[in-house]
Formats: sequence, structure tokens, C-alpha cells
Amino acid sequence: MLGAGHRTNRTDRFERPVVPSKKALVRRPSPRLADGLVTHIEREKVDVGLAGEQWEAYVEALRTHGWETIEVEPADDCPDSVFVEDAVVMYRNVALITRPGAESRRAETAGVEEAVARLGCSVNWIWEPGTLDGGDVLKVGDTVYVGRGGRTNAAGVQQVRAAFEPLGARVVAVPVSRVLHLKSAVTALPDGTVIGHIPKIDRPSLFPGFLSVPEESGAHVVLLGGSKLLMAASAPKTAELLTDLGHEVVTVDISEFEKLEGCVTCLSVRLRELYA
Ligand SMILES: NC(=O)NCCC[C@H](N)C(=O)O
Repeated sequence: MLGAGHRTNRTDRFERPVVPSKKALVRRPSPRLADGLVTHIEREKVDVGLAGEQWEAYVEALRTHGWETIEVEPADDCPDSVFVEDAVVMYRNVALITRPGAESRRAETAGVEEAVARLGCSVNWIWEPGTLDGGDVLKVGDTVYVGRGGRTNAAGVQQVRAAFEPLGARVVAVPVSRVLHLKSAVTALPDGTVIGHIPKIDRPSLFPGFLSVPEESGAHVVLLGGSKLLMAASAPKTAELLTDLGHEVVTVDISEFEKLEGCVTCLSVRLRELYA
């Protein structure tokens, strides 16, 4: 018998069958992690050894909850490469390789492109003058919110429209000025409710069905499947709120990545649909 949510008749525009997947890309931290970029917060000393342990625990949490993790070739010369989400945006089985807004991060995309191509994804690219970081893209059903901020420019937003609208997406541009990325401010629960910490959001009214959370890092959830959410240990009040709303919260300590403005979402790329 097929599991709930299994769609047998989904095809891409070339009638190739696509099926649900629970694969996640991850990328081992660079030994140069401590040199990662910091924009909106004060720089704090990063313990690279501890970061390695936290990364292993994060990957283990994904695996424990049914995700097959696929390691992208490490990029040891790129301090921020562990934040693999910024290098690619998935919409169904189509991978859009980004052109990161920070020049120091551009070399990260080659290894990610290779990984998604190997998985059989259809591959597209953001081209100059466009810039886009994956952290600026939040998908809620077929709505794709794109943060226009410090890392993603107007041409980048237009190119996301060109790539995904023909596939049925509705692309909504959102101003982002108070945090690094759109998903540093908001993510979404399994029922589509957008959650965020109000002081960090430029225009909360852009999101229908919005729930305010008490902590900045409480705004970051990875949907593990069913009612399970992966969250950072740094947001206990939000974890309590979401548990009280019937979600099952799994926490990981990612303190060393938070010192570099990273969050649970940016440490992996979830591929939820792939070619059969
Ligand atoms: N999607 C994300 O939230 N990425 C975090 C990137 C942090 C990295 N230090 C950066 O500034 O690019």
C-alpha cells in the first residue's frame, strides 16, 4: 500500500514520472569555518572542533528521522560552504544553481551542481547580473517567496520567476533588510503557516496565515515529515509554543553555526521530489 501523500501520477513537463524523495544534501564544514562571513551580528570566536561535532549531530538527526543524507564534495577553501542551502534552490525535481550575493561564496556552487546533476535533477542557473542565495527562498506549497535583500538582487528574483513560474510556481518577492536572508526571518510549518519573529520581518502582512514566535532562532524550522520539526536548541520558548500546537519538535545545538548567522535550514537541502 502506498503511504499518505504518495502521488503516482506526478510527471514533469516532459511527462517523466517524479516521485517523493527523502534525500538531503549536506556538506562537511571547512577547516576555515571560523573565517565565515558575518554581516548583521558581532563576530564571536567559532570553535571549529565543536562545530564539527554539532554538524555530525545535525546530520544524525536528519538520518534518525528518515532522511538519506548525501554529502556534497567538501569545499575546504570556502569558509561558508557548510551552509549548503545557499548554493541551490530546489523546486520539485528542478535544481536552480545560485549565484551567491557574496563573491567569496561563488566557488561553492560547482560541487553542489555536480551533486544534484548526479541525482538526475534538471539543472538551471542564475546568471550575471543576477545574484541569489538559497537562504532567500521559502517555498510554501506552490508559492515561492524570494527575499530581495543584501544577497539577492532584483535580477535574481526575476530569474527565479523565469525558472519556476513555468512549472506552476507563484513567485512573491519580499523585502529583507533586517536579517541576512528571508529564511533568517521566516519559515513555514507543515500546514503552511509562516512563522517569524516580528522585529526581524520587514512586512509580516505579506504572509497569509502568520504566527509570531518569541525568539529570533525560533523562526527557523526544517520539516522532517509529518508533524516533526527540526529546530535549534537556542529557541526553547518557541519549541514549547510549537509543541503545544501539536508539533513534534526535535532540537539540535548549532551554536557555532549561529555565530556565523547560520540556522538549521541552511545546513541541508531537502530534495522532496526526484525522477523515478
Ligand atoms: N541560508 C543561510 O541562512 N545561510 C547562512 C549563511 C551564513 C554565512 N556566514 C554567510 O554570511 O553567508
